[in-house]
Amino acid sequence: MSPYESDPVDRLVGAAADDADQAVEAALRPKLLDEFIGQERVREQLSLVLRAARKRGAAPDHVLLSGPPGLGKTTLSMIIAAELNAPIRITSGPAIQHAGDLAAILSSLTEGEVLFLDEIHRMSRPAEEMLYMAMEDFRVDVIVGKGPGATAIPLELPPFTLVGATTRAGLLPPPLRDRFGFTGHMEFYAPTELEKVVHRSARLLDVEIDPAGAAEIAGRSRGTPRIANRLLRRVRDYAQVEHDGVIDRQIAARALAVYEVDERGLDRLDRAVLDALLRLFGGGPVGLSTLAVAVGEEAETVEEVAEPFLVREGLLARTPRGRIATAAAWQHLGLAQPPHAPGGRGAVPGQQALLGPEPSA
Ligand SMILES: Nc1ncnc2c1ncn2[C@@H]1O[C@H](COP(=O)(O)OP(=O)(O)OP(=O)(O)O)[C@@H](O)[C@H]1O
Repeated sequence: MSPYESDPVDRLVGAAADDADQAVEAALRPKLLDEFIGQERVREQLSLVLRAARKRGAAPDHVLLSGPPGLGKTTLSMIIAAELNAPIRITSGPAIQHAGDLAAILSSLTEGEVLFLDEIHRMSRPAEEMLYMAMEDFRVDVIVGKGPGATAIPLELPPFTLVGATTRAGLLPPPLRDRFGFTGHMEFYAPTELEKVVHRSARLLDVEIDPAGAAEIAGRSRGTPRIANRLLRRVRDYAQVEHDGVIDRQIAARALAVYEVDERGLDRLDRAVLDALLRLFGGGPVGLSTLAVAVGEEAETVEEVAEPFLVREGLLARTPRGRIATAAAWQHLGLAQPPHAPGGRGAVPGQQALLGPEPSA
């Protein structure tokens, strides 16, 4: 399972959408490519694909969008449809367990329609095989009957554009991957891009925020617009209840301290893991299960929920000998790094090799 998929939805800094997100996300989604912030390369490439298709008056190639949740894959699929002036049908891999489910959707598509298939890597095998033919020849074979008497009835489909989204492009079977004419890899957003997202959402939510307030929220959003929007809504609550509704740096920092999201976007669990690793185990190396017991969590929770972001931030490293903290981790928790801790001045030779390059932060 992908670490992203195990992110609990009730986590303020989790990237998966919860019900409250879904309720507001429709209103916050950029509608056209020009309004979409960041992801320069994907935007530029996609713009070319769409302009060329419009010029030819034909459906564009199928598009695959890969990357972690909350970065805008669904939003981009809707933008593709809007830019093509085409209707969009939205479904997901787990919702298509039988080839018949997919046949029903495909056969009801209209010409030029965009079919958005989220979590495409989680589709069943028979459905996947049906999709190959549909993507390539705009045709499916519908099997009628069972056993030796079963017959395949070919069904012509109108040309359509499939937009597949996945958090795990590597899991897609090559025959499926190869049938996409364009693949866009979504990257985590830079803080300056997230500031723009926050300003834009604040405008749409009719919330007053100054640049420092937006920067404060952006810096804690883990490179993810969905998290930025969620934190903005929590900060808005705080600003309205405790203040005059206007968000500045101080209000944003105070609000997010109440929600235990620190200035780097770590939450209570992330900090507990780091804290135990540093204070109890001197920066490691320590085994995952020991670390998990120390923070009172399941090993899977530590490994799949807390660690991916700590590793990404260069605060923790997974090594064959166990988990170790980096110099940045000591710095982040405001603790002095003992000389013999991994990565410390007096560390045994070779320890730095285990850590990898020093994080720049
Ligand atoms: N580039 C962007 N500019 C502005 N807002 C964005 C951008 N990307 C995403 N968002 C906002 O972030 C939220 C989440 O985006 P979206 O649902 O498209 O992500 P996703 O990658 O499809 O996530 P999932 O994989 O969980 O479905 C939306 O509310 C959208 O408004």
